[in-house]
Amino acid sequence: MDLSQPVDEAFTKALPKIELHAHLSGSISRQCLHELWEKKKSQDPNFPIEDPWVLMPPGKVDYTLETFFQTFSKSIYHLCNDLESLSYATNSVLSNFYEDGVRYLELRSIPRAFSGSDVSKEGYVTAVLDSIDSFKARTNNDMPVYLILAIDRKDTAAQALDTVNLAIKYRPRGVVGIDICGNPNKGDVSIYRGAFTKAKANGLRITVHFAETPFSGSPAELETLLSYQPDRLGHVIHVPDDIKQEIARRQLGLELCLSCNVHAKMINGGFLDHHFGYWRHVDCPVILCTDDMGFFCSPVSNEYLLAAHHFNLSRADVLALCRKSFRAIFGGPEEKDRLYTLLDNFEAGSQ
Ligand SMILES: CNc1ncnc2c1ncn2[C@@H]1O[C@H](COP(=O)(O)O)[C@@H](O)[C@H]1O
Repeated sequence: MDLSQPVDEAFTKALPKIELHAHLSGSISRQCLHELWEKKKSQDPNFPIEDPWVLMPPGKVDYTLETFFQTFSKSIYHLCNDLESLSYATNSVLSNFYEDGVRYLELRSIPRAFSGSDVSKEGYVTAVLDSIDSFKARTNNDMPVYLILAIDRKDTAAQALDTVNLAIKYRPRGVVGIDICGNPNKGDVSIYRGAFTKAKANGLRITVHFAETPFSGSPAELETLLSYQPDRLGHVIHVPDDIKQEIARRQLGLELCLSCNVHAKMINGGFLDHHFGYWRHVDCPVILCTDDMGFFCSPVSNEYLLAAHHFNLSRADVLALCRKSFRAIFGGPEEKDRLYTLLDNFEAGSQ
C-alpha cells in the first residue's frame, strides 16, 4: 500500500479500526435474523412472527426513526428471545466486526429479560459476556471486546439503577460503561441522575446519546446530560453553539454515525452535509461508528470510505483520524498502546 494513493476499500478494510457505538441487537445481519427465524419456524410451524426479510428486505436502508424502533418490537426481539439465539446472534455480530478489520470493540446493549422464560436481565448480560469470552478465545483476543450497558429512555429511575448495579457487578468481566439510548422522541433523562452518579462513583465510564432529534436536543436535556459528566457523546446532531463550545472545551469523544444519520434522515441533506465536516476540525476525538449495521448495512470500513470520499480525506488524514479516535476508548492504557502499535505497524507497511 502506498500512502500517496487515494483511500480505497482495501485500505479502510486493512486499517486497524475501533468501533465504540454499536448496538448489539441492531447490528445483527439480516442473514443471521433470517436464520434465527427459519430455526424457530422449523421448531414451531405456528411461530407467529413473519420472516424478517419482509421488514428488512435486501438493500433497504431507508428506515425512519419510527419504522426503525418498530422493527425491534415487531421482529428482532421475537427472534432473539432465548439464550441460544442470543449467543448465535452475538457471535455473528462479533465475527462481522472482526472480518471488517475492527481491532477493538465496545458493544452496547440494553439488558433484556426474556418474557415467558426465566432468563432475567442478569442472565442476558452474563450470556452476552459468555459469548464475548468464547469469541475472544477463538480469535486469540485479536479484537478485545468490552460491553456497555444501556439504559432505555423508557426505563424508570429504579430500572436504570438496576442496570448500573449490573454494570458494577460485571465490571471485572469487561463491562466498561453506561449509555442512555432508545427512542429520542420520548422520555425524560433527568430522572436518571441517581443512576449516573452511582455509575461514576463506581468507576464506570459514561457515553450518552446526545441531541439525536430536536426533542432530545432541548437545552434542558443537553445540560442535564452534560451534568452527568459523560466521557463521550453519540450522534451530537441538534446542538446549539454554546453547547458545541462546551463539548470542545471538554474534548469529549464523539461517536458519529454517518450512514445511520443520512439514511434515517436524522440530518438535513446527504453525507456532505453531515456534522462530521464540522467536528473533524475541532479538538475532540471523532470515532466513526456504525450504530446498527443490521439496518444501515455499512461496516466500519465503509464509514471511513464514505468520510474519505465526501470530505476529501487522504490516507494520512484517515490515519490521523483513526489515531485520535483511540484517545476515547474506555479500555485502559495497555489497550491504547496496543492500538497505537497496530496503527504504527500498519502505517509502516503502507509506505
Ligand atoms: C438511531 N440510533 C439509535 N438511537 C437510539 N437508540 C438506539 C439507536 N439504535 C439502537 N438503539 C437502541 O438499541 C436497541 C437495540 O439494541 P439492544 O437491544 O440494546 O442490543 C434498540 O431497541 C434501541 O433502544
